[in-house]
Order: sequence, then structure tokens, then C-alpha cells
Amino acid sequence: TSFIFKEVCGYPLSIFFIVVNEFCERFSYYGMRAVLVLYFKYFLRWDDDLATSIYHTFVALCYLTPILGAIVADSWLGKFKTIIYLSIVYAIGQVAMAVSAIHDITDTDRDGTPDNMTFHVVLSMVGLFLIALGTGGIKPCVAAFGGDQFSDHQDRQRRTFFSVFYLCINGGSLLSTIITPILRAQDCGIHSQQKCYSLAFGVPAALMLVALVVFIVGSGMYYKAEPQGNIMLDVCKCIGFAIKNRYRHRSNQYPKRQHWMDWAEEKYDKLLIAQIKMVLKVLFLYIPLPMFWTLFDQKGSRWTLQATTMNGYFGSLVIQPDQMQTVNPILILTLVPIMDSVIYPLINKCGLNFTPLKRMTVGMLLAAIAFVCAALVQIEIDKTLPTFPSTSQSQLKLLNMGSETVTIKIFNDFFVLQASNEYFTFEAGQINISVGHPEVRNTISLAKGQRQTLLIPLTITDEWLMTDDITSKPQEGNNAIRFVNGMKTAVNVSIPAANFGLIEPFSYSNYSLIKNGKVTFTLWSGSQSCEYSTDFGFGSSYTFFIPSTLVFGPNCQESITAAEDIKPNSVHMALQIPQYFFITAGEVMFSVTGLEFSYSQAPSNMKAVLQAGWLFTVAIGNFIVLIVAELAKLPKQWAEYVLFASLLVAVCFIFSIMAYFYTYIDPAEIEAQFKKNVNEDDEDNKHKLQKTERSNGKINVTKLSYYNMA
Ligand SMILES: CC(C)C[C@H](NC(=O)[C@@H](N)Cc1ccccc1)C(=O)O
Repeated sequence: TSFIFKEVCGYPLSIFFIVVNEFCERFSYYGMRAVLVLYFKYFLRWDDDLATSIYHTFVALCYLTPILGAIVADSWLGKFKTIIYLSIVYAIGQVAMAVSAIHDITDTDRDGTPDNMTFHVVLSMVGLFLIALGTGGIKPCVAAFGGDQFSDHQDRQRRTFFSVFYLCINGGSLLSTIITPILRAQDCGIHSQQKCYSLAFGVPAALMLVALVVFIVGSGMYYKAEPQGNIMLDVCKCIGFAIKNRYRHRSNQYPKRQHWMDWAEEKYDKLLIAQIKMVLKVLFLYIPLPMFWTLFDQKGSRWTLQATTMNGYFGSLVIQPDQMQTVNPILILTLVPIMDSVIYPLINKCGLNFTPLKRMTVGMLLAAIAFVCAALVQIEIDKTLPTFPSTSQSQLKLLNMGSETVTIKIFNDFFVLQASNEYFTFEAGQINISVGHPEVRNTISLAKGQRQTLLIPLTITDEWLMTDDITSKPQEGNNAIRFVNGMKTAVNVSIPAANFGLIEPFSYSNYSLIKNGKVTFTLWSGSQSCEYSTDFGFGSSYTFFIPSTLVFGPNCQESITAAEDIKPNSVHMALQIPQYFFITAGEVMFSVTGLEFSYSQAPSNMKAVLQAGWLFTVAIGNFIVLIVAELAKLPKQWAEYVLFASLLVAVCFIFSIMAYFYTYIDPAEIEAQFKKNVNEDDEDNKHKLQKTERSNGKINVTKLSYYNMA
């Protein structure tokens, strides 16, 4: 097809539209993905399990649909039309998501909650399906279409294009993962104000429309390779025939052929057979690759959970656990240019031939190192975690509600205390406790696997109270807070974000979860009030004791005491930076290189198919996470990290052997030779034909017997 070819600094101008399109599309995808789980949980009101499994199913689907997109592009519509049509599907999906998040549509009683949840669920599921189809479908086409814009001699420019392409992916995703959570946190609505998920989905929808428009604007400048018929069907038929024919001629009387695909020669074109051999060689090499993605994609799950047990204060800035993920695109934006302009040229200067497959091997090793770092950080975190009772044990803490210290005897140990900050561990069952002079004895029952606090009343002869305490670290960096009222009157405790309710005399409240930062509690007793302020870190639990001697007035800061049930997270989130650094350096070497490798090694009519094969390794990697995590169930998280690192090192070893035997090819060159062969149909020339292969990244000329050209 005809097109206007314009070049800027040696690069086709058309790629400008392609990279801008990718930037907007990735903004749209990652922006929507960033708030998806919260939308499931808080808007659709699904539980954590359902929300997580639908989320992962959606992500997996996004990496399975590239196969569909590639088949449509390579065999029917061509990449250009496939991108346009599927982008429209994609944009409709994003708009459906935005509409599904407008609570006012079904909020007939105007109480702020949707009244017909089925409408919202169905619309959002349809939306997600369309998005998965769209994003997955266009993904292999956009990268391959970009690669198509370069001519055969523009190898260096094409490599740079793939790096810039990767930068755009990460620029778009970085911006959107910062922006959409902010949009979600706004209040909006017609009849009542609710969290603005519709805006958080609406902006990605708008960006997808921008992506589509930008892509269409560049239309006249693209080189559009024509689709060459239903290539996938031909490939399947050809492979099927080769297998059948080989089986039919299994007896020793038939001479062996060099490659099992050569058994298709009777019926199929030699060029097609050669192209299938090229693709199969690369696909075989892909077998170990999903393991890299298995580790890589745990950034969003395991590493984020790890961050929830860490301290996120960076000076006055507080980083939320899920925000740590933005370190990845930030590092990509810095590492890709450094690698391309400093590290790789430096390695070249040292005379080392750092081939794509060697880069990918190093990338895998770096990812394994990242997991070793994650294990080391986990060991540090584990040291700071509380030791909870085993299933046969119980832990007990004492809180004296009186103003005088009392002597307490448990078995033969004496304690003189107001309150004990530490838990004492016992075998579960009954224990005898004596308190004060004259001694008041009591037998208390300790529950198995529980933490409890014994509240010793003001008058020790009164009934003793036992509270059930928290037995796990509060999730997502929250702090679990409760109050014990030692006063003779009921007290109401509140903060803007939570109300502990009315706490009866000599009684206690339930735990409430509150965020980190400075919190001011207001205590009310009748018309009297006072304020108590304190600072919270991440993941702590406190029992605040209101003594009988408390005087209501401007403040009650001095009187209230805090017992630390669980210490705040003390290992700093900055310690995750090394693991992010290694996984991202690994990603640059593995993923950016792999993207380009998949393009350069694919025959012209199967470029998108190999891109889809590459993305398929991502989908398999995600499934492995689910399977290994489910099967291994290691008691210690650090051990699971070490297991994943070891698996990747083992896989990397296998991959390096496979890579050693891989011969780089130039598909365009081979195809050209074939075509020349057919055109000339000259016996003499045929014998002269030699195969141009790239061995260890350098072009060398060898016999082309493998591809059976002669
Ligand atoms: C997995 C994909 C093949 C590669 C690519 N992803 C990335 O480049 C990630 N670094 C982007 C990212 C952004 C924010 C949080 C985590 C990851 C892609 O999406 O095409």
C-alpha cells in the first residue's frame, strides 16, 4: 500500500504516532487496573477473595487474548485495521466501566448506594471482557507494527524504537497509577456524593480515545504490510501434515530427513516450512521464560503485602504499600537510557558480544537476586514481628484498673505492676492468680491460641474481666486501637474517622482500624470532654486505658496510658529499593530485549504471532504464581522467596544451554533468498545459494541446509 514516508533523525516519523498511542493506551490500562480491586470491594461490595480472583482472571485474560489479535492481524485484517477495530472495542469497554461506576444510575432511593447491583456487575464484567479483548488483542500488533516501520538495514534504530516503546509503556503507567487513585478518592455524584470511581475509569477511557485518534492521525504515514491469508490455519495444517507423513514413513526403509518439518515438503511450500521452523525454534526457546514473569509479577502481590509490614515514612512523606510499585516504572525510565547509552556500549567496547539471549539470561539472574534481597528483607521483618501463641499456648497480659500498684502472683512468680506491656506465654488451660494484700485468688481459663488481657478491677474483689486481643498484625498498615474505661461513668470516644461508641464503666471497646499519622481522640462523659492526641506508625495495636482518676478538661494527655499490644512496623520500606532495583534491571535486560528479539527472529508474516507467543509466557507466568503459592505453602515467607529464586536460577541454567545452541537468523534475508530461488528457478544459482545466518549476534554465511533452501 502507498504511504508518505517521512524521516526525522534517521527514524520514520510514523513511529511517533505509535509510541504516543502506546503511552496513552498503557495509561488507560494501568490507570484502570490500579483502582480495580478497590472498585470490586467497595463499590460492588465483593469480598477480598472474589475481588482478587476476578482481578487475576482479568489480568491473565489480557495476556491470553494477544493470540487472538495476532491471528486476526497476521491472517485477516492486517495489523493496522486490527489495532483500529480492537481499540474501538477497548474504548467501549473503558466507557462501560466508567458508566458502571456511576452509582446514581440505579440509586433510586438516593441513599448513595446502588439499588440494582446486578446492573453494575453485568456492565462492569462486559466492560472488563471488552478491555481484555482490546488491550490483549492490540498488544502484539502495536509492537510488531512499530517494528514494521523500519527497513531491514535499520537494525540499530529498530532496537532504539523498542527501548523508547518500553519507556512509553512505563511513562504512561507511572502517571496513571499516580493519578487514578487520586481521582478515585474524590467525592462525586448527582444525588449523593460517593467515591468517584466513574472519574477514575472515565479518564482512562478518555485516554484510550486519544490513543485511537492519535493512531488514526498517523494513518497516511504508516507502512502497512498486507496480511498473507489465514497463515495460522496453514501453519497448523502444515505441522499436522508433517507429523502424519512422518508417522506414515516411520519404517527404516525411508531415508531420514534433516528436520521433522521436512516431512511436509510433499505438500507444502518450502518457504512456509522454513518460516514454521523459524517460529518453532523461537517458541521452543520460550519454554523456560514464564518463570521470569512468575517472579516479576509478584511485585503487585507478595511484595506489596511485604510493604504492608514495613514503615512507610519517608521524612514528612508517607508512602502507601501499593505505591511502592511505582518504583518499577520510575527505575525503568532511568535504567533504559542508562543501559542503552552507557552499559551496553561499554560492554561492546570491552569486546564482549552481549547478544540478546545473553542479556535475557543475565536478566533472569538479576530477578533471582531480587528475590534473594526480598528474602533478606523478610528475615529482618520477621525479627520485628510479634510472637503469637501456638495453637496449644495462650498469652496473657495484665492491666490494673486501680490507681495503686498491686502485687500479682502467677504460679510462683510475683509481679508488682500497674500494667504489663509484655504478654506472658502459658500452656493453654487454667492458671491461678493471686492479687494484692490480703490476697484475692482467682482461677482463670486461658483460651488456646489466643492473646488475652486480664483487667483487674478497681476493687479487686469485684468481677475480673478478660478481653480477647488481636492475634495478627493489622492489615494494610492500619493500626488496631481500643479503649479500656476504668472510670465509674460511661465514656464516649471518637475521632473523625471512627467512633468507638459508648464504653461502659470498667469495660472496653472493640478494636477499630485507623490509618497512620497524628490522631486526636475526643472523650466525652455527659457534657464534659477532653482531647488526647498521639502519633501512629504502621501495623501497630494499642489498648488505651482511661483511668478512674481522669479529670475532663482541655486535655487528658497526661492521664491516659497506652499499652502496646503489637509494635508498629519498624523495618523501613526503603529496604525494598534494592529488590526493586534488581527486578527492574532484570526486566530491562529480559523484557525489552525479549520484545525486540521476538520481532527480529519472526518471519515477516508471523511477527504479531511471535509477539503474542512472547506475551503468552507472561500469562503462563501468572498462572505459575497461583499454582506454586498454593502448592508450596511454606511456613515462612522468606523461604518462599528463596524457593522462587532457586527455581529461576535452575530455569536460567536450562535457558542458557538452550540459548547456546540457538543460531540467530535474519528472516528477511532467508525469505528473500527463497523468493529469489523461486523467481530464477535456475539450478546453477540454487547451488550457489547460501544461507545468511547470524551466529552469536554477528552475521555469518553458512550452508542453508537447515531451512532446506537448495
Ligand atoms: C509484562 C509486560 C510484557 C511488559 C510491560 N510492563 C511494564 O513495562 C511494567 N514495568 C509496567 C508496570 C507499571 C506499573 C507497575 C508495574 C508494572 C507492559 O505493560 O507492556
